[in-house]
Amino acid sequence: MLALGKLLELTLAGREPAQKIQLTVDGVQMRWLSEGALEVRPPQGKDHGGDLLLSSGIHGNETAPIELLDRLLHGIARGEIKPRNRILFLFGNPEAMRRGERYLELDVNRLFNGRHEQNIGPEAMRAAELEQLARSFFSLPDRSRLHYDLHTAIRGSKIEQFALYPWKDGRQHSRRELERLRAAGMEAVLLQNKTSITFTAFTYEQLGAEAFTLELGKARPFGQNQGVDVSRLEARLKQIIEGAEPETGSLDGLKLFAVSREVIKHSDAFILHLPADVENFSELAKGYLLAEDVAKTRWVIEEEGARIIFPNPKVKNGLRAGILIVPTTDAGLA
Ligand SMILES: O=C(O)CCC(=O)N[C@@H](CCC(=O)O)C(=O)O
Ligand SMILES: [Zn+2]
Repeated sequence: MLALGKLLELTLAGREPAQKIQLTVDGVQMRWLSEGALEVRPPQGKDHGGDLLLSSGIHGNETAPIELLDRLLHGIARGEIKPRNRILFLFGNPEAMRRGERYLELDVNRLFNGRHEQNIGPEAMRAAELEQLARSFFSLPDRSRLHYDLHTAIRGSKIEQFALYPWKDGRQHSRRELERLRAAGMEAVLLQNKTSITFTAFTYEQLGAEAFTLELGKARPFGQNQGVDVSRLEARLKQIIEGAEPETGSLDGLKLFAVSREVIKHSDAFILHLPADVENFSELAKGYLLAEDVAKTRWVIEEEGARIIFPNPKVKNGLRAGILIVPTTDAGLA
């Protein structure tokens, strides 16, 4: 296998490859760009015109998605997967990956769309670098742009695999992309309705990509991801890479949700009234007191069919401590 196929090994060892560009026997070019960043180009004359950004390790302890990208890269480097589209592989937070932690000082996935400029330290610099790598990758005209940022969640979930779809004023969510996600095994999609500071919000809002955060199961250490079944996603990614995707044409039971409210933690007095082991997508009854914060702030459930995802009272003040979501329909899709 070509040495550049071992991007994960290089990244975990903190090593730079001696040779930055390598070609497979089929003429696929692999180019190391920076720590945890590798671009793949199809052979000349075999490019179908798509640009696919695959990122993982934005949270260093979310290893199933890292292992998935590692397998795809090995397949390409061995000539078993034959790319017909350009791909950028990114491991988001190498130092956190080496330590097996979500982040060191700052959550990288809260540092996009200008936020890294208001912060200092290695993670702010990394977010700036990731923005630059993505901007440069998606700079070629007249090509389709797709970004999947792969994650696993802190807690268990009543719906195991789901996507979060960013929002931009004046842009409609795409039915075709949701069909593709359904075919990739996603059971639900959360349609955002405001701007955000995540990586996919950046590539969606500023670079014109179709972009999704994919949640694939519960976060576990390297080598312990037998319980995370990414087989459908993996098969679909291979098809996208090889330009050999079958038509789908159906949402096929995909559940759609909209954000009702983001629960923001304002102070150290924030209390979340949920058990520590509550699962994502747990339903909350009307009238339930969800959280309390400084100055008698109270979060009481008013929505019919409300559910909670990503509840986390330990986030830094000013950040999202959970998202209240409600069921929605496909009426607004383009
Ligand atoms: O389990 C959790 O609480 C968080 C899992 C995770 O990392 N989710 C992403 C979602 C990003 C998005 O909103 O698109 C995150 O919180 O960064
Ligand atoms: Zn994550």
